[in-house]
Amino acid sequence: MIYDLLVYNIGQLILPKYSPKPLKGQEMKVLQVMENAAFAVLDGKIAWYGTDKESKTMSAKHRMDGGHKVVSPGLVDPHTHLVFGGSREHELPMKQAGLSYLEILAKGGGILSTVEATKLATEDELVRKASFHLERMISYGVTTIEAKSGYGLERETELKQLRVIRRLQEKYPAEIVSTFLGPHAVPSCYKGKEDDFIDEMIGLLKEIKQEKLASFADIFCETGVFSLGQSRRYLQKASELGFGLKIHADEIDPLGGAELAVDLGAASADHLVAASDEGINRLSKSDTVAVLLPGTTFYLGKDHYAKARALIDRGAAVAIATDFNPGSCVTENLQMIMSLAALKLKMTAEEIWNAVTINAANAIGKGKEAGTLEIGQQADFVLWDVPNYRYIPYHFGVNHAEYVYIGGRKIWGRQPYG
Ligand SMILES: N=CN[C@@H](CCC(=O)O)C(=O)O
Ligand SMILES: [Zn+2]
Repeated sequence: MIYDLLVYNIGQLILPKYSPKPLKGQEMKVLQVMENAAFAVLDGKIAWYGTDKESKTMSAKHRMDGGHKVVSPGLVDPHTHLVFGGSREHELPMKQAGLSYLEILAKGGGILSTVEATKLATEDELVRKASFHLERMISYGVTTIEAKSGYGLERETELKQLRVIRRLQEKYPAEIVSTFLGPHAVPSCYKGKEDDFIDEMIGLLKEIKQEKLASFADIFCETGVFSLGQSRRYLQKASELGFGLKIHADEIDPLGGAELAVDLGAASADHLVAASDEGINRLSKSDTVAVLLPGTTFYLGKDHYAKARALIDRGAAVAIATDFNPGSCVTENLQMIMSLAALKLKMTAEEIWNAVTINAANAIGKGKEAGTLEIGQQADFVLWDVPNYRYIPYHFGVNHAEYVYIGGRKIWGRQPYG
């Protein structure tokens, strides 16, 4: 057998457990790490892995020295708002003056200001802008990404965002999972008529399904945005139409979004900073993934983070994500989020790696394809320039990726100095 690529002399090969269901509680504490390892790629897929010693007798068209460093599956970012117009640096002084996220939104800023900029941008402009951010995400080792609409709040701009996501999927080898987040904020003309707006968004779901423009439907269930009842009505309809479900739940106030996610069998409940004890217990007994976004808590300048320890210790499945967006978390760097998960969520290194690989994949319906390095799976992997897997959460704010491969092809590499 002559393989296409053999990667040898790997100090640590990270092999999260293959599981089409998310890893829960104690299972998250286990991470298989093979020391002195090697693996081979054929036709873009993982064809073999074993010890470095075994690899010496094997034949391959290309051989790559792992430099005794760390190799992991490509990371999965399961919550991003990748496509938007403009930026919101002008809101930073308002935040510094003490205005809260919801106060800025109520003044017509926040999400609503990005909605204006997204309406004004052409589809080509949005593709160019999102490409810039997507390439940066890939450079940080992310090979599977969820991307939401939600900066249109009306048919034309929502569909424009979803078409941009489709064009990105055609342009890049990274896997992009598309989510319709039409009910992301209440447009000013619908203030006091939120139910009518929900009806309009429900109307859009059918068209999006027919055009295959999104796999998931999502809603921002929050005080001053959409109520629990409105969220239930929208998500139930989305489920009937065959969408997977996601919910921005209990981010600021404990409205019961976590419980609703479990009731409806959602793939994920995201944020959960204010989730109630009951919400945590319900999630712990379910397969709904708690997608935690510590970068957002950090960027909003809050002291209280989602209760990752309670979730994991009571048996829930936890993933982490950037929540990349122009307002509440402006970073494409999932490695930085891994550090925040260690420092602020008190997650162990093993839990963190499971949270950015197999559990993140399961949060977006990709548990069979992404987040692991099983024989026969697409060879999406990262060579990390670090001495061991614990090093990445420890050394924060920089990019540790040396090479990023998708389907066995190098798509990003660090440029050497000079
Ligand atoms: N919380 C609601 N939506 C986004 C923020 C979007 C924005 O501020 O533009 C989030 O997940 O954090
Ligand atoms: Zn979000």
